[in-house]
Amino acid sequence: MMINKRLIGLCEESKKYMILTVVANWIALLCNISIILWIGQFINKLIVHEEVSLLSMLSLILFLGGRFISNLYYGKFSALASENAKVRLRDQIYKKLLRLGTNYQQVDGTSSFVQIMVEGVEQLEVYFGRYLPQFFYALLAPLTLFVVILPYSFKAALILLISVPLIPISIIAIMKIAKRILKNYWKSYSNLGGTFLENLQGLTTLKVFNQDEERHQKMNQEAEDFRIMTMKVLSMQLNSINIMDLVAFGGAAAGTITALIQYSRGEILVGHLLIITLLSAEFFIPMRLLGSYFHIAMNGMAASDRIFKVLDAKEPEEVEKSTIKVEESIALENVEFSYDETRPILKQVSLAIKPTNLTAIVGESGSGKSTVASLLMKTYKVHKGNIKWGEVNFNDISSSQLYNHMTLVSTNSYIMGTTIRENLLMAKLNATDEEIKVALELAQLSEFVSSLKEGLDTPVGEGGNLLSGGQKQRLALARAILANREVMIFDEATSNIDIESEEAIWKAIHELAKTKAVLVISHRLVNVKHADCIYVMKQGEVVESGTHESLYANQSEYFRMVNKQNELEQVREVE
Ligand SMILES: Nc1ncnc2c1ncn2[C@@H]1O[C@H](COP(=O)(O)OP(=O)(O)OP(=O)(O)O)[C@@H](O)[C@H]1O
Repeated sequence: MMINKRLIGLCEESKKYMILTVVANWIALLCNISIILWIGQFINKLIVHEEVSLLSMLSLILFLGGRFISNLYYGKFSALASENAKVRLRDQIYKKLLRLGTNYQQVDGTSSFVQIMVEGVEQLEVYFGRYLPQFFYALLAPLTLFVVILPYSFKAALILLISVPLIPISIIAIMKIAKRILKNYWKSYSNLGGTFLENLQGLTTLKVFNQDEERHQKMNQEAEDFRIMTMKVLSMQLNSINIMDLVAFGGAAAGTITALIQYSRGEILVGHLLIITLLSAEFFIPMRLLGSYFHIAMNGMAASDRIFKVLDAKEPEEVEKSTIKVEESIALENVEFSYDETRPILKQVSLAIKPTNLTAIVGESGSGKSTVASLLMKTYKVHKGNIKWGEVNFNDISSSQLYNHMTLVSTNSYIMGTTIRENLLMAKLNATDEEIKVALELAQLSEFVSSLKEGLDTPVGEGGNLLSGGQKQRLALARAILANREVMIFDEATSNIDIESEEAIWKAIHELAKTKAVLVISHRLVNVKHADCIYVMKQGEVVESGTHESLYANQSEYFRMVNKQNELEQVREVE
């Protein structure tokens, strides 16, 4: 019954605290039983006018104290069991996310991950801290009470013991329905979270297109679906609690009535009747409580399914068979790739990125240029063909080794919500002020940084939203320059930058190409005019390659593109 071995196995340290929780609870029960027995004996003695000894009074104080301390420790161990489990689970999910790396979105959406990490794990608090210890305690307690009541009334003890399993039976009966409802509940919750995050991120765009009202309605509908699901969960829980109460009170009443009959026949004393009546209630409390925890824990179980889905997600294979020789060229050899395995995106692509060279990829939108960059960064795996760095196949090197020698600046390079300095230091932790200054100058950002009151220590806001689009791109560029890798890929890295700054940046990129292997992807053909080799892509294929002069002389695809762009962009002549 919801004893998930895998989940428990993941949280080994919690086991110890769960056992201690059961022990503390059981000692509290023993103290409680002793107190009730004491009261029963006390009544019996009162009737026969017998005196209560001082020792007996002291023992009562001892039992009361024992119960108080055990309850205190019960709370403490229960909290430790759940805290430990939560830390362990979050740690596992976090490490998994790191291993998944840039592939994490292929497993689930961002908001889903946040929900699993925060809410999902939180839902398991009751499972570890309450439900599991209560499960074992609920087996132990009725047996203990059975043994205690047995000497007073065999019949009452037997009736009580037989009635107790009716509670777990009723729980099992509703479990099937509960599972289905909870699965839908989580699905609805996750949909709502995803829509909320997306709407929040795209709020400006929605407002610009006057679509905010429509989205508002859609979100209202999803919120309404979630409300209905929540109500279903609550009513299911309430109904099952009612059933459990019926069994618990009915069972306790049956035990008490049996004892009453025996008392009326003079088979037991009034004190014993009181003991049985008080202990009858105790008989059902643990199972009844287990039932209440059960529903909350069920929610946690549904969350754990999602946690396992993340933990079981296939990780990119990270083999480290070879070491890169940075002075060698990188080559794509007849590479084929598709995102969904149905629509081919790259077809037989071959190209080379050579050290101390500027290599460019140009081509119409959607021709697969950024996909080449993603494959070079090992975000995806090549389906057919090879990518090699010298003789070393990319499949034989880890991403971390690759990232030590290669960096990418793209239109969506992420700016962290810290300061300009911290964003830069991500690339090189021990960068000197001089190195930072040079990187900022090359990226045409130093003037802006000097104009800021807090300079490098200016916060840039979440995702760099306190900066302009161009400033963000320049900061990403400065960061890449500071990283100083042997291979640098610029994918539309200057698309948001004004022409004057752009020219200066392209000068810097050309300068970098004198010592590094630089790959640029740019729509503006004027920027790549002086590249050592330009690859022209069309519908996933490299249709031409060569220098600007040779390609232009070919009068083919590149020629057509240059002329078209010149027509549109008469301000700057390409040829
Ligand atoms: N993550 C993805 N999942 C599925 N399909 C994708 C994904 N990224 C890109 N594609 C598809 O792959 C094709 C090539 O996209 P890619 O971004 O490589 O083109 P591109 O030449 O860089 O285009 P652009 O110049 O507009 O940036 C497109 O048809 C696009 O729809």
